[in-house]
Amino acid sequence: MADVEKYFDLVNQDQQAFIETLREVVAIPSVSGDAARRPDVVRMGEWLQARWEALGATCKRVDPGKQNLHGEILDLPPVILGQYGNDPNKKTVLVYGHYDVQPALIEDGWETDPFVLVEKEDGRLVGRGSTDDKGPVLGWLLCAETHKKAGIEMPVNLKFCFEGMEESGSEGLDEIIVEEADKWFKGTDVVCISDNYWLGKNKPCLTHGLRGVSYFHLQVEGPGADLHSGVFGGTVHEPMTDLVHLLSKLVDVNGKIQVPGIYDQVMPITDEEEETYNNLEFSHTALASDLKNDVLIHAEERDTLKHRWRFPTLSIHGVEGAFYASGDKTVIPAKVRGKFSLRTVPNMEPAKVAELVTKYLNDEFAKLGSKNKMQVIETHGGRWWYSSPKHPNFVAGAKATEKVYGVKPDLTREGGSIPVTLTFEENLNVNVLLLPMGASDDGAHSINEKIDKRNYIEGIKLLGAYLHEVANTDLSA
Ligand SMILES: NCC(=O)N[C@@H](Cc1c[nH]cn1)C(=O)O
Ligand SMILES: [Zn+2]
Ligand SMILES: [Zn+2]
Repeated sequence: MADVEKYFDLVNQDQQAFIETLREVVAIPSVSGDAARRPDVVRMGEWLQARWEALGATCKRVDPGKQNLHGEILDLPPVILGQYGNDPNKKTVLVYGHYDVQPALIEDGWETDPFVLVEKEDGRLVGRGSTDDKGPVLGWLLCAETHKKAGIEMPVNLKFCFEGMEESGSEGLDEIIVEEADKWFKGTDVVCISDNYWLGKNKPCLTHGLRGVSYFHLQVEGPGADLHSGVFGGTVHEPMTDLVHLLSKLVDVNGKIQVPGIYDQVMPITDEEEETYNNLEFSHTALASDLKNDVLIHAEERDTLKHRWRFPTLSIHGVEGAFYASGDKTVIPAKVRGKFSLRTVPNMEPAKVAELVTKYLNDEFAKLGSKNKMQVIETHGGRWWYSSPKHPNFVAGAKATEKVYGVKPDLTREGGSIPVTLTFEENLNVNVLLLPMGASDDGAHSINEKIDKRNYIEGIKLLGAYLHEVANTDLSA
């Protein structure tokens, strides 16, 4: 029996143990955006390092420094670099993933505790981080552990880079990649990242593009303290009123960004690109059903995909400092911060985006004649990534997918952002493949996040099959 078949067999046998490992890591609430959870983020990084070291990997913990989170100075969680195998006759694959997760509170609407993995009868494994990105990060580890257990030689040398700040702008990571490009990462032949999703629920895909993200805080401050609206309403400039007005100017209800000049940098669509939207397994009916309500803006599937993949979008996320609890508090908040972000596409530049957004908001604020103070702060700006899917690294990914799922994968781009993808590509001068494990309805960042047992188990096979394919692929072609 071929090595990869033996590997698949053992994966099948160990399914329940793999689910238990996922349960163990979901229970570590490694929320990078919450200062109180920072020790848990660190604990999660240490868990990974310990498990890889127990397997025999050489690891290096890099502490990226400090972070100022709303005035609180925090240690950034460690970046765990690793090397598993160092055979000069084998190819070297670098894998990246993140062990931090988005915030999750039961009051957000979760059916069960987000940090307790629940195995549902329909095969869903529900828990924060199950699909984004703990399932895939475990996939690489379980793949290597299973090879060892089965006595199968790893087909490639594996290098890894796992960070704990991806959900909060990957602070500190770019500098580490630049610094380690000729050191720890030296000898890397190709990079593979498993941190995105299929286009639908049934057909796997390979991904060759990501949008960038430019995140802004729009702060309006007025009186020195919150005020009684009965006493002061109508007599002072209210920060919340100014803010709501400004936020309403950013994007229209059909998603068109109102910031002048923002579309000028967007690459026009070519005939060749237009063709890539043909024959993809993607349907509005399925999407509307996943969304629980049909709230789709566009009539055609290809337009939905274009607005997810290749046009910029602007989303308003929340307001810090505003009254939000239940009850009827009659307050005038003294200082509020609106949060919004733009997803950026070829050929938008984060600096130009920040310049246009800031100028526009300053102009709009000036029109209000308000005596409040307004400030636009760009909190992070990550760049988009676009790559040709013709590279042999993608051929290896496609062959592995066919071996595991029996179908040719779709080629997709992704609306989300993993800014370090471009940093790896530029600094290591190698091809990067995005090889997703989860499905479109996994609910990453949302309530009741899940990964299907099928995707988790077949995904562990997929990552292993990919490494075997890379070993047999001429990467220079
Ligand atoms: N799975 C990738 C992902 O979810 N990336 C985040 C990255 C991000 C940027 N700022 C905050 N988070 C995304 O939202 O796309
Ligand atoms: Zn992710
Ligand atoms: Zn995420």
